[in-house]
Amino acid sequence: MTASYPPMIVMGVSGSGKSTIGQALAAALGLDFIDGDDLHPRANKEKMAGGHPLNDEDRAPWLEIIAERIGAELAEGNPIVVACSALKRRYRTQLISHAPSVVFIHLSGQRGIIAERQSHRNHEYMPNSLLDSQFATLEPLEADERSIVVDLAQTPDEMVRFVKEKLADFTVA
Ligand SMILES: Nc1ncnc2c1ncn2[C@@H]1O[C@H](COP(=O)(O)OP(=O)(O)O)[C@@H](O)[C@H]1O
Ligand SMILES: O=C(O)[C@H](O)[C@@H](O)[C@H](O)[C@H](O)COP(=O)(O)O
Repeated sequence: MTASYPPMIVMGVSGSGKSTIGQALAAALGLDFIDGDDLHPRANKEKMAGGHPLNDEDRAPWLEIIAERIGAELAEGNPIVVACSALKRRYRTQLISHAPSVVFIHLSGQRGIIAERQSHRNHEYMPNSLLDSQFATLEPLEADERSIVVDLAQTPDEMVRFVKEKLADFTVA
């Protein structure tokens, strides 16, 4: 029998490992992966590249694109794994508006570990200087949100294994 999974949003601040872990998780589960970074309107990318953090108005249309995509894929029987920062509670409410069964997977950990990893990567548009504003904006998951918190200090393999175990606790849409 093929296992069924809920849609998943791998969330966290810039550099927390969303793209890396999201891809690995999707591959391990046999699901499609979408990187929210690729769905930003051009103006958002330009703003971040210029060293300015996005505000609520900037993020709203981007979040809607992602929410609609998750819902459309699920309606086709295709739960997907999406990488998206999902920093505020209200963003997460918008993100699950087309698919309430979404499970958030928060890659959580110390700023120092993330800053060190960021120093070794080249991002298309995101400067490392925005990490502080990402942490300042982040609202932790609340008890009523369908979610798994993962320690980002682990290796990708360890993180994927942990999530796979925890997923057994969640119902599917
Ligand atoms: N668990 C991990 N252990 C070591 N390095 C990691 C881990 N997860 C991600 N990285 C590295 O950290 C950097 C940021 O990861 P990335 O997936 O781009 O994060 P995000 O998508 O959240 O911005 C990349 O260079 C990536 O290779
Ligand atoms: O909501 C935001 O402020 C952005 O989405 C931001 O959180 C995201 O991190 C950028 O798209 C950079 O991409 P990385 O997350 O891959 O660094």
